[in-house]
Amino acid sequence: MVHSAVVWDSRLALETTKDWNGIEQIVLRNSKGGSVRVSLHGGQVISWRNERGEELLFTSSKGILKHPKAMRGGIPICFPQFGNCDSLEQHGFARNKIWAIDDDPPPLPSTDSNGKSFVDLLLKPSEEDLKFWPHSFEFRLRVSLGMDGNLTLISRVRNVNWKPFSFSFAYHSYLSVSDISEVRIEGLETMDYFDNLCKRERFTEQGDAITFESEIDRIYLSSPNCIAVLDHERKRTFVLRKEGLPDVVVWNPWDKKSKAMSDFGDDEYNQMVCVDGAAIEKPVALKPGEEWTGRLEIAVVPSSFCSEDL
Ligand SMILES: O=P(O)(O)OC[C@H]1O[C@H](O)[C@H](O)[C@@H](O)[C@@H]1O
Repeated sequence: MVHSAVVWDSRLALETTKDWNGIEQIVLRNSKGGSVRVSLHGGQVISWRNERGEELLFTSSKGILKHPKAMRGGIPICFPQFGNCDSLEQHGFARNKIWAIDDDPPPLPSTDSNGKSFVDLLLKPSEEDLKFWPHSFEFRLRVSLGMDGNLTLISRVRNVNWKPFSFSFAYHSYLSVSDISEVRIEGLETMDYFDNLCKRERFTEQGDAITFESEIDRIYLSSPNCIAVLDHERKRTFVLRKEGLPDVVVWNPWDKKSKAMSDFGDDEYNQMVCVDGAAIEKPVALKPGEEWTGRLEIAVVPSSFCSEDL
């Protein structure tokens, strides 16, 4: 069901539309003019705009959603794996499935509802999915837009099987930036990381911040729960706060790799950076009946925001 804050007319707060494949999209709005667009394809947030109508997430100009492939950009949900570790498709099947609107989700704390516009989605495995990943689960996703313009994603995965299973997970968040050379990520100093460009070898971050001069594809392990992505040119900072998500993926494909990807526009690698809240190094293990929650909140603040405020 789609909900909105009682403080203003709920009929204005949401809208459902269909994309060119006939797949439903839900638009959440707040009273200040901010909006979030969510596709039932993958439960993927495909747009997040501030009160001035500026897009905060990157989507590739060539990344038109061609069902069943996820759109390049927004926030694809990587589940039940991140990467391509076993026989499952890269980053798991959740991003390529059609999710349902969940009319009767189990309650969340009132702080996750009050003053927010939100939608609850649900994914259950199909017979086909069970052939590749034989575990019955219910995946509930709440996407919400606060009055402050913050975007929050809350994932709840429940084991409804009779045997345990484990999975890895990421909110693969494509943040829109002015120019990748203007970007600096703070909060990951001294952290260990797996370098996907060096066969997942483990290294320790030496710099006092991450900056970009070539492709970066890393998984920072057991990182702090607050990360800042500073965009000097736009004079704004994305602040990511995460819970239940120990790891952080940082990815920019740079020139050569993005050119090899048919759904990346020329030089568009410049305009994005993926900074994901994730659970990868230690897969989440669930016994029958158990539930896991992974929460990511993204705020945008002026660049005068100081990393010591983290
Ligand atoms: O092309 P995709 O399957 O969406 O993956 C895009 C990227 O996702 C992650 O960041 C991986 O670490 C990268 O190695 C991969 O290239």
